[in-house]
Amino acid sequence: MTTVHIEELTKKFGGKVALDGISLTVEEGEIFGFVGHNGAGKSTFIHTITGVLPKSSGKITMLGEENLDNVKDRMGVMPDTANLYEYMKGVKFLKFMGELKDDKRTKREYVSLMEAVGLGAEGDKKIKDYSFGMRKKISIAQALLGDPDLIILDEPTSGLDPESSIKIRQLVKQLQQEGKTVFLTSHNLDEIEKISDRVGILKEGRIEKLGTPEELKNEKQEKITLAIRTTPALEKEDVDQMKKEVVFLQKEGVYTWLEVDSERLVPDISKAIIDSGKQLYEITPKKESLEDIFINT
Ligand SMILES: Nc1ncnc2c1ncn2[C@@H]1O[C@H](COP(=O)(O)OP(=O)(O)OP(=O)(O)O)[C@@H](O)[C@H]1O
Repeated sequence: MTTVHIEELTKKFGGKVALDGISLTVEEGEIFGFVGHNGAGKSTFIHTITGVLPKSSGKITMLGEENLDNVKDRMGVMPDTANLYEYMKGVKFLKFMGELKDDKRTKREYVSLMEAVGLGAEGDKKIKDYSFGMRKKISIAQALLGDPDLIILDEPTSGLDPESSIKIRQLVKQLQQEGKTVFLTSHNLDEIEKISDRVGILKEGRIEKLGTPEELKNEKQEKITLAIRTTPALEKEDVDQMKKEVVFLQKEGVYTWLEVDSERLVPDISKAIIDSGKQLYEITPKKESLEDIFINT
């Protein structure tokens, strides 16, 4: 079943086009990640698909419903700016918000939820004394109240320390195992790559690229750089004698860098090196990271 179905969604603020005809589907049980630079439109997209902001045009269908009021209680949202009750203690706050959402958890289970987001020891502290990261974590916990089918998290790990980010990633994976659909955003491609089944790269309100992390990498995989270590070092003249598809890039220290269209050329290159009498120690393909794709988009 399709959980999120968006067609040609446009959002304008006066003359400024923040979302420019976005079409996207997210399937039930999928973890979908949106990445984009500051101002790309990630938060506006979340605000619009959750009904916080009115759309300018397009069609939004969430959990099979065009009328978002009918499915609001099946969505859990962690917004970019959290609205927390500063003078409430952490667990009390969750319990209070949970009761508003008809959450059936026991006191003990609210404590477990705090533990799941990495706030196990902070439940009795007032929210006003929470750090930025702790506020983020309790906002994530708040998005899980009421057992929603679709969980939408705006930058859940930005500003968290690595250990906390890992914990949140584990939690998101566990939510998926429970059958939930998760839509999240991040600036951090590394994060998105580790966690998402599919990724959309958002730029100036448009989806520039869409696919699995692997697909996005392969799409840009026209050229592969090889770092080759031999003794003596491989010179440009040696490379010029190889197949014409093998291009000399540069020599740097003990490495010579070549560019090829495909890894299929690696056996030919190693044979040519061995036949020339040089000692071959290493051929390392340098595949483009998702980060590089993002930067080049
Ligand atoms: N209420 C608003 N009024 C006018 N312009 C807005 C409003 N909200 C967002 N924008 C503009 O819409 C564009 C998209 O902003 P948005 O906050 O959605 O980006 P973002 O990808 O979430 O960025 P960030 O990572 O910085 O949060 C930006 O150019 C922003 O200035």
